[in-house]
Amino acid sequence: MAKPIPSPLYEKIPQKNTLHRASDVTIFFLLLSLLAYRLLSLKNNGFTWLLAFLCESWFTFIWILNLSSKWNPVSYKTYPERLLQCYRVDELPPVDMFVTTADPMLEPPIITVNTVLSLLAVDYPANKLSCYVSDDGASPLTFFALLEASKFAKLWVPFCKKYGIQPRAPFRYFSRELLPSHDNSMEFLQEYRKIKEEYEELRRRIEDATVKSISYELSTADFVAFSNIKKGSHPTIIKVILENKESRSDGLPHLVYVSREKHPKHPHHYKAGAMNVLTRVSGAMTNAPFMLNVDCDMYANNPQIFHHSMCLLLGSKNEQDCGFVQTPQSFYDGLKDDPFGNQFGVLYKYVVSGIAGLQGPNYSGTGCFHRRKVIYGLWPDGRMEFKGRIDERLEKTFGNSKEFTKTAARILSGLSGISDCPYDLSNRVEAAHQIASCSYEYGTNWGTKIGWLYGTTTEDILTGMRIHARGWKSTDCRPDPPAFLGCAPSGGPAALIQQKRWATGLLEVLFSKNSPFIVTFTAKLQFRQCLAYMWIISWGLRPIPELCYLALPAYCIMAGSHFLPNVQDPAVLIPISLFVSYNFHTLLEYWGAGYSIRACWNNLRMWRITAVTSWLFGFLSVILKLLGLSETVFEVTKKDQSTTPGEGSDKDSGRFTFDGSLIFVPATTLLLVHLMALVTALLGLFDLVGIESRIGEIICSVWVVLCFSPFLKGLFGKGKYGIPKSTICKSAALAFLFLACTITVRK
Ligand SMILES: O=c1ccn([C@@H]2O[C@H](COP(=O)(O)OP(=O)(O)O[C@H]3O[C@H](CO)[C@@H](O)[C@H](O)[C@H]3O)[C@@H](O)[C@H]2O)c(=O)[nH]1
Ligand SMILES: [Mn+2]
Repeated sequence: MAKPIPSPLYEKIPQKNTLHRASDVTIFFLLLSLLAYRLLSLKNNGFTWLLAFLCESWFTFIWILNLSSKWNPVSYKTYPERLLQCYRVDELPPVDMFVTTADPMLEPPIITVNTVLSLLAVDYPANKLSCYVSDDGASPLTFFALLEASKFAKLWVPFCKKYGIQPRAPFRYFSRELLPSHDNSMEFLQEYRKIKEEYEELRRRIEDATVKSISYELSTADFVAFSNIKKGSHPTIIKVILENKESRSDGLPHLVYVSREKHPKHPHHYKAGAMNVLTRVSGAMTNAPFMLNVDCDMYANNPQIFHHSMCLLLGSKNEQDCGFVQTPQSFYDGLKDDPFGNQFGVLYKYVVSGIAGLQGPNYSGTGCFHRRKVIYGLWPDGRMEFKGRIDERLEKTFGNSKEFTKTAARILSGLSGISDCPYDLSNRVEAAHQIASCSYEYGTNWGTKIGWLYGTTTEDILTGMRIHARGWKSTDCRPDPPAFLGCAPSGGPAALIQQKRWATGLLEVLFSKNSPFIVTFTAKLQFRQCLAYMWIISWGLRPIPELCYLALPAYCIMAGSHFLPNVQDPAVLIPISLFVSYNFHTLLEYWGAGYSIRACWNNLRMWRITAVTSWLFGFLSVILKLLGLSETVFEVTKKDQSTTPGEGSDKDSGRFTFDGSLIFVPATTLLLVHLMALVTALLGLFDLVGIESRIGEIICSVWVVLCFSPFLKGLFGKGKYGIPKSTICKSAALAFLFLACTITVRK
């Protein structure tokens, strides 16, 4: 038994945010005044006034969501050293670790290998850990890479533990100069050099295999399962790569490769499907009470992270307070000044900390420790997702594998592990095969009530929300150094496609029976948590009002109307102060989070760009789905392979890049429309009333052009830095159509 807890393993600390609250509230009142002013003067103004009013009402609604989400921020402080005063090492609970990868081209195996190595080497008893890698690409290359990595791990893990190496992803560790303060004894240096060479060798072998694929023979016993594999149609492959047979705490964790069965006739539900297979396979093989999942690029950067999260999972007085522990998504080698606005530092500092003060942070798909029973659909009060006797219902809920349901029953009754201990992992592979088959889930509750939920490309938001809806809370864990680090997409296309998928997935949640408002009424999602989810989900709805509002100034200039009060009207002070205070407020936030002014500007700009590219296309693809015209797909984000020092830091890496995708058309059109409007205004082409009366609209138009400056540069750029001619032609045609419409209205 664990010793009584002498002092708490963690503290929940409310954060002071008076200044931010004040500025949030000021903006809120300015928004309300603007709306009131518009309403009062609606009669005397035309269509543009009404449109502006509608858009601003939406922005106010979003602001309320934002205000509520950020109002009560908290942080958690964990005390890992106390954990070991309360628990003996052999009393620490086991954890099953999941890594997902889907495509060896977009996700180079060396990246996955580094993530796996970092997990195998964490500071936690090795006999309590098992690492399961799901390979949705069924790639012999990925398997080869893992096999080679497992040999290297035998050197790497003891080396890391002996010298307290950080971080434990070799590509990161070896990309730095040796710290002078480090133990630089002869013995260390010798080992260091040897292991560095070994890592280089590993990297070379994987690279060679990538280009030549002769490093492994598909006819050999290890690889024969991969011969005749067709993408999207193949049987299950499960291989135990490492097994800690003697259950030694200083050995290596188990390492298991899983490629689930795929068949074109059976939907595989992308990452959610992969996670459910991992849940079941690990359930049948090791059945740890806790599960960690990371994306293939998210290596463990803080070797103590398991201790930190155990402080939260084991230290909460009431289990209900911690259904899962979420660490922030942080990135390594972030581009200077966050040119693509996807490092999310500010989002985590203010919004996620705020949500942490409500029911807890949302599950963000990676870097998360779940209680297994929570994933199995248990409610905090012990209720199940099904009624009736457990043994009768287990099969209906979890499927017809005896081996698996036995272990699920243990979890639901508060036990863990598998009953026949000690066990031989290899003996359980057969059972694991059955539960990784593509027909296993039919007629069960996987993906609908238990496990990772289906029907959206943001399975993380949906799955996390359902957990909150059962009344569980979650906790936020931000140790120093950061727990996990991954790679953020760089380049226009990759960054925009990722955001498009998010917008699509979020709207799929909104339009499903699991919409936050519905689960607030039907289940235990707290009202303000629901507002927080709505704040996130609103990303998918924003393109419409944003696009209208962004087009308004240009329309007004060309159509000879206006959407802002006249400069002589004192009411013009309302939009001016709103504009100034909003930008000042944003600056304050970025400054507070340690970002530069440039990064703040880049983010402001990217929000506009994302709205009329990614989110707009996400919105359209969900409309098509609702009309039954197409299905949504999970497009995997390309991970950059800068696994050697120096690479990836090329001087153009922050520049916006383009390709022939339609996603660039609306933003290019918008830019062209504004350029036309500014030209007409400057030349006084259509103007009957003179430029002064529309100075507000003109300033707004210039602002929009500035926001879209990456596209302005793209009009003149070459190669991948230029917008393709075909895109420019399409956009120009649309822009002229817009012009024609405004002129017709004018007449
Ligand atoms: O069919 C698939 C598609 C994807 N993946 C894996 O899913 C993970 C996330 O994919 P990625 O392309 O990196 O997407 P991101 O947009 O970077 O992922 C974020 O957004 C996703 C959806 O919201 C979450 O699942 C992720 O955890 C979160 O990091 C990767 O490990 C993939 O290998 C699969 O296993 N099978
Ligand atoms: Mn990713």
